[in-house]
Amino acid sequence: MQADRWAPDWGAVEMDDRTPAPSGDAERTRQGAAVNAPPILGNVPGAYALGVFRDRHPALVRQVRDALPYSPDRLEALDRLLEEAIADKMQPLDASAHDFATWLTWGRAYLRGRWTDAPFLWAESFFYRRLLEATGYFAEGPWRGVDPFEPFKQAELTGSIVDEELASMDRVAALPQREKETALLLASLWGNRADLTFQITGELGEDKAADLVVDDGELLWSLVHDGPPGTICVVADNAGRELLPDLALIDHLLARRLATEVVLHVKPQPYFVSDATPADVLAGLRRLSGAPGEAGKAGVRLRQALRSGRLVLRTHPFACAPLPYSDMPDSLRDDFAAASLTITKGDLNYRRLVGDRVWPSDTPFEGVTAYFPGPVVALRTLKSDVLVGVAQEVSAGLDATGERWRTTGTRALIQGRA
Ligand SMILES: O=P(O)(O)OC[C@@]1(O)O[C@H](CO)[C@@H](O)[C@@H]1O
Repeated sequence: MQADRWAPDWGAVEMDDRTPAPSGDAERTRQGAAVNAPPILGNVPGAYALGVFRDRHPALVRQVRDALPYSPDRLEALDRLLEEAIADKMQPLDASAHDFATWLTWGRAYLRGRWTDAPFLWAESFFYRRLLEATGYFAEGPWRGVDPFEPFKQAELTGSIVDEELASMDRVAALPQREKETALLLASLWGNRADLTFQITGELGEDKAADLVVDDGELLWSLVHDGPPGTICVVADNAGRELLPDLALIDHLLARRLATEVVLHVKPQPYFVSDATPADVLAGLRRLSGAPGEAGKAGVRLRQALRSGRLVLRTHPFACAPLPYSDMPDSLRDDFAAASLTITKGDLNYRRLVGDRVWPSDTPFEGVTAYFPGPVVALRTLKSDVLVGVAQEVSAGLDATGERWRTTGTRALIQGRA
């Protein structure tokens, strides 16, 4: 096996050594795909990404500041980050950070520049790393390991909406097999709208459009049902109201022996506010197993599946890297290569799967994911501009409605390839 390429140990690196940022790998690995779409940036007037940097990041720092009783040094660090976000001026991590050199490797050309001039995926990811630095998540001291987003996640998980959603599992369990599977899949898909980053600025669209812009649901179930059961990887996105239906789907795959094992990939550290970590999986399982009816039974089965090794939790560090999956290290690639199906959840995973680039919407999904080492299906509500595999007439028709259908989570897709 080759050494991992994504975080080489370059040792001490001078800040003014401006070698190019890692942008070439995607081009090298995507055989046959259009390879010249530029990365999405935040410095385009009116662009969705610009709003994320201008509005959402400052609002988030303020909310994090107020959510926990941080000590004066932490409050000062958060205030400095807030100033940076407002001034659109990025600073590197402190040189003592354990991953200082890694971030230089990933993008020294962007550091000390403007947040909005760096690729959107890169800069957002770095912002979340800087937020953890400000709260002292990796530092020695009392705030080490304290999830700054935990109060938000906790509030969501204990809400009464979750009680209703869990109760609906009784109705789903009584459905005939095919309808049950459709219901589980759609619950997992639309669960992706419950994304706390969106709730920060209240940007979620009001109406859930019934139609999907791409629906490869049949393909997904044929990959599950046809052929002997194998390992299924689920690359999770958000905790709470998204993770619960994901767990219900996973329980179905395991309980019906449609998968020999499920590998659930979650983030090793807090990220993008609501992204699921192992602690969030445990909180979700507690919520499930404490519920009455079918939800409770599923929770008990899933806890048992963790003990028996049929449900495996994976926290690969690449999950928080600012890079597309085309740059994934062999240690992660091997996981996906061994799976009979990988299901990726959410908008950010989609951006990383197809590349966060200004693709024409009719760019073939098969082409941009040709590097992926096995069958893959993305479940995503549309919450940022990137989109592939949709005919120009369809995207132009939706554009003509004037609806902000690409970014408000009102539309969704199930998109995959065998
Ligand atoms: O991956 P998720 O949870 O579906 O969505 C995350 C996300 O909507 O949050 C960002 C804004 O902070 C978007 O750019 C991004 O794609």
